[in-house]
Amino acid sequence: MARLGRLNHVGIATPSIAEGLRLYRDLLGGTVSREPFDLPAQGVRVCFVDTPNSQVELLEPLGENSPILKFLEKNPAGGQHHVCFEVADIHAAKADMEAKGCRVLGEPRIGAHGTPVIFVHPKDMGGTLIELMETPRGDH
Ligand SMILES: CC[C@@H](C(=O)O)C(=O)SCCNC(=O)CCNC(=O)[C@H](O)C(C)(C)COP(=O)(O)OP(=O)(O)OC[C@H]1O[C@@H](n2cnc3c(N)ncnc32)[C@H](O)[C@@H]1OP(=O)(O)O
Ligand SMILES: [Co+2]
Repeated sequence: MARLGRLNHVGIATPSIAEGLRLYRDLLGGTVSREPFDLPAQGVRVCFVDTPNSQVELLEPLGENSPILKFLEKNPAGGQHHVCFEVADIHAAKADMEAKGCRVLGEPRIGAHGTPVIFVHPKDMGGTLIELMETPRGDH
């Protein structure tokens, strides 16, 4: 069962991580916990800004097949792209969501926190793209 766990992060797509940092670090006062790094397997460049109880994940497109390119075409200034919740077991969560009729986008892949993630189609989730992420070991 995909029992909803902790809100891990809110994904914000941006044409430029530098611009995202201007907003979330410089204007809002967030703390950068991970400097920008490339995640070629996911087609994004990523940077994390911490809040006291969660994280903002800044996402810039990486490569011509980046999954956030279309979103940025429709939203050129960027915007909220997905919400990520933790689950105990990613394979159980995938099977559960599919059994409930939701489209899971591909197989589990290693995400920015080093544990497997899946995405559930926004059209099956009331218009919000949902990322489910297996809780890192030791955080249970
Ligand atoms: C850093 C790594 C990792 C982590 O560890 O945290 C990440 O977060 S990676 C984040 C980026 N990766 C992904 O988003 C992978 C999953 N996404 C996809 O498979 C696709 O992007 C998509 C969600 C299936 C959308 O497909 P796409 O081809 O890009 O766009 P369409 O225009 O065909 O979209 C269809 C439909 O859905 C609406 N849509 C698209 N994206 C979103 C969104 N982020 N939030 C809400 N709605 C979205 C889009 O507007 C279309 O609707 P209509 O216009 O009504 O047809
Ligand atoms: Co994410």
